[in-house]
Amino acid sequence: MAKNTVKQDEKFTITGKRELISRLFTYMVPYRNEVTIVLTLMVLVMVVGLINPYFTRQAIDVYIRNEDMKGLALVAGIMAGLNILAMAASRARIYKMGIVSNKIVLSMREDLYAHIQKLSFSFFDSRPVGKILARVVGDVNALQTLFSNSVTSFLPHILQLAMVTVMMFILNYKLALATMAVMPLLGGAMFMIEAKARPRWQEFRSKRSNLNAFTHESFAGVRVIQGFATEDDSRKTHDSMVTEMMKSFMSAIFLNDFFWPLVESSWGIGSCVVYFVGVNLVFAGDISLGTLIAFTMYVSMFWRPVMNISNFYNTLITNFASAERIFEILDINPDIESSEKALEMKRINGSVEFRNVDFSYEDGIPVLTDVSFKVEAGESIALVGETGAGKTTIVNLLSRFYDTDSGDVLIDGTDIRTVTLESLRSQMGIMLQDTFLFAATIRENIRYGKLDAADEEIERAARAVNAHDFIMKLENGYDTEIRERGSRLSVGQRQLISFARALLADPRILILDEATSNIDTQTERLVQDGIKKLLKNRTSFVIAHRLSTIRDCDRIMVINGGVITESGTHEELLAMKGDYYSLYMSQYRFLSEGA
Ligand SMILES: Nc1ncnc2c1ncn2[C@@H]1O[C@H](COP(=O)(O)OP(=O)(O)OP(=O)(O)O)[C@@H](O)[C@H]1O
Repeated sequence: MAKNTVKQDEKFTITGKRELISRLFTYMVPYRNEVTIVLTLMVLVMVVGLINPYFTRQAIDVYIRNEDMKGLALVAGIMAGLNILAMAASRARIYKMGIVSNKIVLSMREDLYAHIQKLSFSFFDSRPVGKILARVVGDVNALQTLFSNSVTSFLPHILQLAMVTVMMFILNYKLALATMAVMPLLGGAMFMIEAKARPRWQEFRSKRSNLNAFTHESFAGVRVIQGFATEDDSRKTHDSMVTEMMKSFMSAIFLNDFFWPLVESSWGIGSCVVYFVGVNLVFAGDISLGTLIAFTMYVSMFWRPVMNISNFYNTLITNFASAERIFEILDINPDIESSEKALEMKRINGSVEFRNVDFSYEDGIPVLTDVSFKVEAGESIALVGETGAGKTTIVNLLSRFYDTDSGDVLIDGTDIRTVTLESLRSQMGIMLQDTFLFAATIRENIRYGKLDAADEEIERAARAVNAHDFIMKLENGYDTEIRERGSRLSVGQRQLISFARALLADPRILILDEATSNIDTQTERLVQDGIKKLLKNRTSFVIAHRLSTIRDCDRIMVINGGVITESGTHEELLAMKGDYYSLYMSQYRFLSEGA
């Protein structure tokens, strides 16, 4: 997947208009009943509008000319009644359409969210989170107007246009043709604007997405920015991105601004042509004055939908880019998914085997080469090696966050590609260095390990990993809100909570990327003790940074340059005087046994 960075515009392709519209249309299909009601209400309003001129002509040519006041009052009464009915229908239509367009956007947002959640790590590697957010939030919002306009403006106005056109031809075909004389010119001009405007709108959305990603990144990293006093630098980057976004917006809107004058002047020119032809026809005795007046009413009824359809077309052009950006994501298939024939993985014992595994994140840059090893169920393995050696990659493959390029990963002798992701991952506990806690209570954060756990189980898990005492000291105990990412807790406390969460999940295989943070000695002791309890009776892979953890593990595997070079106990490996010995001499030797 092509990589994209914060300041880099996303690449885009212009999708066929018809394809895009029909795809957007499919979102309306589930609401066809509601849409039908809306359209029926609109037709009612339209019919009333359409017969108004007929009544007017009747009133002028028949009742006023014959001074028939009774007849005139009757026509006026009927017209008033119908128009009140039309007003009520119009109100109901707006209300109903508001609900439908909101529901459509909601289902699109749900689809997108559910789809993105299934996407593989490689998708998230390929672009900043802020850009994904921009699509889920900003681009979907943009489509709401499009959907509500399409039903309230486009479909009814097309209908209205067709009906008015028929009425005009019935009334007088010469005047009808005169009205339409300017249409080809208007249509041509609009298509030209569209062709130029679409790439500009795409550019604007990309720039806005860049800004979103930058803002997201800089707020997430605000501690680093303030810590290094680089606020000015950040602000300058932000301002220049805002300027770029504004420029791209101005360039796109410049074209769209041509729409209104274009339609209005076509309306004006079209009306002049009608008057010119109409007056000549009246003088020639071809039509009555009432017919001309009635016709001029149709002329404005003809141009109003044209205006609205053009406006909709304008919105469409503006928002095509958003639709393209949403569909682009919906079209990405997860690299990693359960195969159709995948089976449920039964409760595992936890033996693991890597067989001749080759892997690279990016083509041509191998990270693991021909890695093979076997781990017995219940064995604890410390993975050690220089930074960038491939330790995290091994555990990423074991959890099937990525697939191997070649070779197999087996658990209890079963190739992990043949079982469902859910049944595989639900038996694994993964704890990363950067403990992720949600903005919720401590109880809810621990319960994440087992969603149906009772409060007692949660407490038992917390006690087992020594988290209970500090939790009870917080103002609301287990119900204390810990804010986003647990920012109100110390690093050690966050780790203890994540241990409780993992213990509650009771995975058969545990993956622990041990944090190297400097925490006070007392918490450190609690954390070490917590780790020991977690590792007990389960297969575990620890990317170890503490000498104490390394020694507590049953076996140490040394990774160097994407290859496992040594495997054995601390003493055995030291005696070999190989890679582990060098690592020990350069790194671990300086760490006290307790840290
Ligand atoms: N998502 C990724 N996309 C591209 N390359 C990656 C990605 N993740 C890791 N790498 C590269 O793969 C190599 C192995 O990385 P890995 O994270 O497995 O190392 P590690 O041994 O766990 O390092 P550390 O101890 O620093 O965490 C490194 O060269 C790294 O730059």
